[in-house]
Amino acid sequence: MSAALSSSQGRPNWSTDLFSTGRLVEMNLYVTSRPVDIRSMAMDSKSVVDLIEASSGVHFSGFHMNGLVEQRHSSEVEQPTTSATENLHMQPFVIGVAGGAASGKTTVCDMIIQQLHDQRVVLVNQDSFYHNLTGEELARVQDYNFDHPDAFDTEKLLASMDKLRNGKAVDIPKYDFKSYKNNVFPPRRVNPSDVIILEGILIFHDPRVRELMNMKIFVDTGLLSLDTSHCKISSADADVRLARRIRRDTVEKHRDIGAVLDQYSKFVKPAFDDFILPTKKYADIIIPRGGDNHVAIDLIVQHIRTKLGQHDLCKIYPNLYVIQSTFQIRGMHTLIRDSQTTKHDFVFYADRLIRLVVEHGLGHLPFTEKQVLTPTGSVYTGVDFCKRLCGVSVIRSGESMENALRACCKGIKIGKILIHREGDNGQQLIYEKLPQDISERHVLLLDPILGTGNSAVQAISLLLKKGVPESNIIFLNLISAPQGIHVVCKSFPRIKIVTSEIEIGLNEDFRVIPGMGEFGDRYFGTDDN
Ligand SMILES: Nc1nc2c(ncn2[C@@H]2O[C@H](COP(=O)(O)OP(=O)(O)OP(=O)(O)O)[C@@H](O)[C@H]2O)c(=O)[nH]1
Ligand SMILES: O=P(O)(O)OC[C@H]1O[C@H](OP(=O)(O)OP(=O)(O)O)[C@H](O)[C@@H]1O
Ligand SMILES: O=c1cc[nH]c(=O)[nH]1
Repeated sequence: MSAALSSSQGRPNWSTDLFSTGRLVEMNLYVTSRPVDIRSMAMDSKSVVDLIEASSGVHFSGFHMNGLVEQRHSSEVEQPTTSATENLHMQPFVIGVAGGAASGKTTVCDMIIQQLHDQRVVLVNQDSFYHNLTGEELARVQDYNFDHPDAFDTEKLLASMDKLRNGKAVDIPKYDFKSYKNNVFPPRRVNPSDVIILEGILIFHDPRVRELMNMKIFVDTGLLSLDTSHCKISSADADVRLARRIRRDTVEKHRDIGAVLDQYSKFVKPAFDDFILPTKKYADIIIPRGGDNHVAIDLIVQHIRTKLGQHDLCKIYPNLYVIQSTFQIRGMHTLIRDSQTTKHDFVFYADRLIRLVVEHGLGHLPFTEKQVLTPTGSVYTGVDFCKRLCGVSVIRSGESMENALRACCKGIKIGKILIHREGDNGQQLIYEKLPQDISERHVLLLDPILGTGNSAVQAISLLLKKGVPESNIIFLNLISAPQGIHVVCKSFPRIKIVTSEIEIGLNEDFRVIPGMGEFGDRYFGTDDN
């Protein structure tokens, strides 16, 4: 694998695009980010395919990247299917809520659920997955460590989550804290939902469970020590949790106070220090004061709402932008996708859409503040356009986007790349002519179709080789297949993709479906019709 390939392993840190750390401190909400760079991991293209397949659920065959070809046969992996991408569409937003016992996790979860009232939300408690105690363990229940990771049937939890994520209902046991059994009450039928909240003291302990989560919240009770890097906790936190625990266990669970205190010093406190607190580092967000922290909960709910309103792939890849659809935009898509549309109309409506994508893409360039004096003598505070940019079109279809870019950016330089597709045998770079100082520019990469992502990977790899920083590239296209999005976003997590619609998938000929056929032929009039 070439050194150009980088990706963040597992799920991206969703919260960091919404919150800036500086503001969070003021709001008592702490955000951590842990990008994992796989550039240093010597990976071949097969490993990359495996990584992408594992995280996306989409299988690739005949996958090519950076000139390396790894042919994967249908006997090894499934052909790309629409059902794989449809499944991806249904993926729920999974929130993990961890924290010490009696830290306020339930309150936080309840508040999130209440505030998301018009969403389908289910709460899954780690408690439901306590192992049934054996007779021997029951006889010496005071010696049983309910705060140890081994107390939970994590395999069962994973199996239940797998079903829910695949759109199937599951029966989740109801644990009886009096009899220490999970089969006293009938199980709870949980239906697949938009949001799943996984709550429990050790819900961040197993990496496989953490991997399922799109957002990880750690609830702290008391005043948080400023030294969050070392996860130091003030004694106030432990005191509050102990006081709450005593009240809850004696009043609600009718337990003897002596037994509660015994269990606390023998198991609860050491397990907090040894197993729970060390998982705080995995949290995206740390909420001090638990359910009392309304600001933090409001922000979390806002963030979840934003993510739920987006296409599922935008939830996974924060740098993927789909322009806001309107009936006008749907109408333009309807026309350009219709196989009966004349060449004249195809070009007209494709141009209209391209212009929208280009304008949207320009909106992602950095800007500086600028004040001007209006004819009324007033000051208008606005912005100055970003300087030092250029376009790069992928010949030939990408050239259809040049006019729109020129119409928006007077005198913009436009480079060209020609990539030749050799059947199913990989992409080859044939020609390139780029501005000499391209490494100092923001690059708007133009190609109306993102299919397998092979062409885009070739084009982006070339730009990186020329010294363009990944974060300076904005890839503009009209339609994107999920397979291409996965490949590009996983390989180049810092580039931005702006598209007008995300497609269902690819057919067996690697053409986008529903798609619009051969874009270049239809736009430039070289098709048979
Ligand atoms: N509509 C729009 N125009 C922009 C934006 N950013 C830059 N432009 C315009 O694009 C044009 C080209 O950008 P420049 O940075 O001036 O040109 P350049 O490519 O650096 O050219 P040289 O000075 O020859 O190196 C200018 O007219 C900019 O005002 C934008 O975000 N939106
Ligand atoms: O993501 P991929 O699977 O690589 O497919 C996308 C490529 O296919 C199209 O070009 P095409 O090869 O049809 O050539 P053309 O533009 O010359 O018609 C499109 O313009 C992209 O460059
Ligand atoms: O569907 C597709 C895929 C690649 N290129 C196209 O023009 N159409």
